[in-house]
Amino acid sequence: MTRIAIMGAAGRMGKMLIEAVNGDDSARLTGAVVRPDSSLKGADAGELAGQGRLGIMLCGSLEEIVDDFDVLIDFTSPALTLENLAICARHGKRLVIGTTGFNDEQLSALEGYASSVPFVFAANMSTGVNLSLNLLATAARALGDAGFDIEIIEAHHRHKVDAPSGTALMMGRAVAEPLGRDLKTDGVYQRVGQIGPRSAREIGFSTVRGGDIVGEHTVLFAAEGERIEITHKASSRLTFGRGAVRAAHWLMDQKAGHYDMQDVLGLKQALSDDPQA
Ligand SMILES: NC(=O)C1=CN([C@@H]2O[C@H](COP(=O)(O)OP(=O)(O)OC[C@H]3O[C@@H](n4cnc5c(N)ncnc54)[C@H](OP(=O)(O)O)[C@@H]3O)[C@@H](O)[C@H]2O)C=CC1
Ligand SMILES: O=C(O)C1=N[C@H](C(=O)O)C[C@H](O)C1
Repeated sequence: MTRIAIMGAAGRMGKMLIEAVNGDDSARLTGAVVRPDSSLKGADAGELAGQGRLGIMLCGSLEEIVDDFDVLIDFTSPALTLENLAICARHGKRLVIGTTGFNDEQLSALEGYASSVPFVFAANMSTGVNLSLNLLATAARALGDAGFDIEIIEAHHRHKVDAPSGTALMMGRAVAEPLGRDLKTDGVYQRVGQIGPRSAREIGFSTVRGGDIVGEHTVLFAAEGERIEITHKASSRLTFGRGAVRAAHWLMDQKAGHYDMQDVLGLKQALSDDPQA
């Protein structure tokens, strides 16, 4: 039985994570954390997530419940996730991190915990997106230097605060790496005015925000006369929640290190078996 605590339990993903843990016979919700000043403190986590009473009270601090869980699942904000990594490092806990929007400095701080904390960090916990990374690398290898321009288009709900999405950036790296390109120099995040013709190397990102879109990503390989589009559409956040719970179980057998969802799903092995790789 994996004992799981959820950080940011009142958030869109927080509630989905409570549902995902509750729906998994091998997992048990043993903690749920909201803001220290939240009016929800003391309420039942299951009731908050529409799961009925689970007997787990929402609390305002991770330190309060740190002895009660094996794995913390954290889909919140970069600053809070880094604070939680520090607490988990001190108490020998594992983490599944779904938070996106880290800057370079925050990413290197996160990396610093790889020697002391077993954690899975992935901008997207769905099986489909993680499989598509392999498809994208294969397509990029075949097409990227053969006259195909690469563009990435992502769409999300109106509440999303970071752009481009973590998934779009992850897909960008999946196509850039096999082509020897770097998103720092080849990524184009904005086009406006007299921008001139497109260069062959650039990887363009376009962001759509509106309504309740759960998460849609398309990588477009466009040549003269034809184009290929690889698209993933998430229709329920439960997909991310179930992926995170799967990662939590997997982490129970891992030593300290920074892992991703491709490790959890065994897709790195599949990639290295690819004769094209
Ligand atoms: N990896 C994946 O598969 C997925 C990742 N995500 C990512 O997960 C993150 C959360 O998304 P979402 O659930 O939609 O966002 P929400 O804003 O709905 O949820 C975030 C939660 O974290 C809490 N929180 C944030 N900062 C703090 C803080 N400093 N102290 C205490 N609580 C804090 C918020 O509290 P409050 O409401 O009080 O502000 C909120 O409850 C985003 O980075 C998103 O991109 C989302 C879906 C899938
Ligand atoms: O904020 C979201 O909602 C999502 N964020 C993740 C991202 O930034 O890629 C994953 C998913 O697309 C939903």
